[in-house]
Amino acid sequence: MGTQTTLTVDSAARMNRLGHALAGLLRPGDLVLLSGELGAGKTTLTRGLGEGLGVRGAVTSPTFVIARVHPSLSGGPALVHVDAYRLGGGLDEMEDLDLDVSLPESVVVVEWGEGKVEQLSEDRLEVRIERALGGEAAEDDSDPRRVTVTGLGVRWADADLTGLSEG
Ligand SMILES: Nc1ncnc2c1ncn2[C@@H]1O[C@H](COP(=O)(O)OP(=O)(O)OP(=O)(O)O)[C@@H](O)[C@H]1O
Ligand SMILES: [Mg+2]
Repeated sequence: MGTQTTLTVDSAARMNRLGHALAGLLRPGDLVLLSGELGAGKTTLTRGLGEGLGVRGAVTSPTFVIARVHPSLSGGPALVHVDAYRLGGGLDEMEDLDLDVSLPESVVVVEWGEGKVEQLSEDRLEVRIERALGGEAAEDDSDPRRVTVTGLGVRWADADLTGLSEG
């Protein structure tokens, strides 16, 4: 059971704005899984999400680390940004990372190599990003993505995702 919405996101700037909108839905303890091929826009979305949460530090690709903690600047939840490509054994391994943060008090965003994260929270928001044009070049500079947001578990059962398509 879940709730789902699909939107078309025309530009990186709009992807950033979608991150802001998503941040408005998130609470401490939430898990967000981002899937999509290389360069799909997972980090771009996470950057907007971090801005929306009001956390310290710009979100970048976590190249040399498995996870990066961005503490809140405003007493809200920290953002824990995880690169699942480097997380071999699934989310359980996160307990062993010795992050200086409480996961139940944080928002955890995982850039997810599909099938890499085996043990998942039942309550999670899955965001799937796909190139909307396949291999074709756009006529203008836009490079649209199709974004499908799915809320799973009781946490998201009654959530209203329709607001994500505005703005
Ligand atoms: N509609 C769009 N949405 C998101 N990003 C876009 C869009 N159009 C163009 N871009 C560009 O595509 C790139 C997306 O890169 P990003 O690092 O966010 O992808 P990623 O999914 O995190 O990749 P990786 O798998 O390497 O982590 C950026 O350079 C961004 O400016
Ligand atoms: Mg990335």
